[in-house]
Amino acid sequence: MTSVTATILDGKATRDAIYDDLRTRVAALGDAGVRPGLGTVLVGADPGSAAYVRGKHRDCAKVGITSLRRDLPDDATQEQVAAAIDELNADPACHGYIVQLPLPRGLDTGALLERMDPSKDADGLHPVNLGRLVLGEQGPLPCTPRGIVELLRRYEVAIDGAEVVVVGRGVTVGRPLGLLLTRRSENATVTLCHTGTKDLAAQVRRADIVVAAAGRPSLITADMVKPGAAVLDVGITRTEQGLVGDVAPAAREVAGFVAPMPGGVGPMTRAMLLTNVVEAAERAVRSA
Ligand SMILES: Nc1nc2c(c(=O)[nH]1)N[C@@H](CN(C=O)c1ccc(C(=O)N[C@@H](CCC(=O)O)C(=O)O)cc1)CN2
Ligand SMILES: [Mg+2]
Repeated sequence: MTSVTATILDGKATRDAIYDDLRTRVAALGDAGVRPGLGTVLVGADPGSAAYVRGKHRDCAKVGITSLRRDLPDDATQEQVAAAIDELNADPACHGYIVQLPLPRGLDTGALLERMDPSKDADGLHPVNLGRLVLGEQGPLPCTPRGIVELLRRYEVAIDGAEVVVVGRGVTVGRPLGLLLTRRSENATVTLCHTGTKDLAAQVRRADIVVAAAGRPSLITADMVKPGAAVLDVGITRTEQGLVGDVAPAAREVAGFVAPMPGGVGPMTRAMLLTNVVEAAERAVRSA
């Protein structure tokens, strides 16, 4: 039995507050004659990916964003997926869209992401937008990293000057999060670790903020956490017992702040996606 003493970084409550704000902004866009639209490209029938896409469209309905779905079969060719991307690039009702990852084996993910119109990239994963992040230029930010920063800010977890250890080097979370947190506006010191890091425990033990995004159940144990640290669990592994995160439950007894899985960073990912779409629609109105 574990006793939770940490402050919970509640992603669902924070998402709901963000959606309240987005509803107001969507209404203002409506007054200007624009209804924001989010497109999704889903290839195949992976249950996890299908559930995430359904969740994104359910959330669109909650805030008044139009949903544009392109669902393709598991055996869709590169050309068929490219055609769906071309359609969304050309569709004026679509202000932003995503290609749900991972794509089935055999498809060239890099080529498909690069085919997207960078100004409609709601995930911030187009090479141009990742390049803008490296250069410190304005652009859509990847949703999970943006959600993590937003969650920390709303709970007033100190980022400026913090030692952050990110565990996971994936392109949707770990790598862009390192870039985001080391901007002057965040000013954290980031160590980007991964499952091949020697003495991961020693790295994690130094951290004021730990972000676990490696997809390895219970990779972060209680003995690795500095007392009072903020621990954000981003890993999701599907097991026969259900979904498990990268952080062992006992680590919550040591941490000062915990973003649990589920209910922490995941809901923020969706909230930031919808925020990116509303921002794209607002840009479209300003430049009309
Ligand atoms: N194109 C993209 N593909 C993927 C991304 C992404 O940001 N863009 N991230 C993940 C999947 N993802 C969104 O697409 C995502 C994952 C998890 C959650 C979430 O709310 N999780 C719940 C728990 C898990 C569950 O219920 O299944 C939570 O943490 O509370 C939202 C979005 C990979 N692909
Ligand atoms: Mg996530």
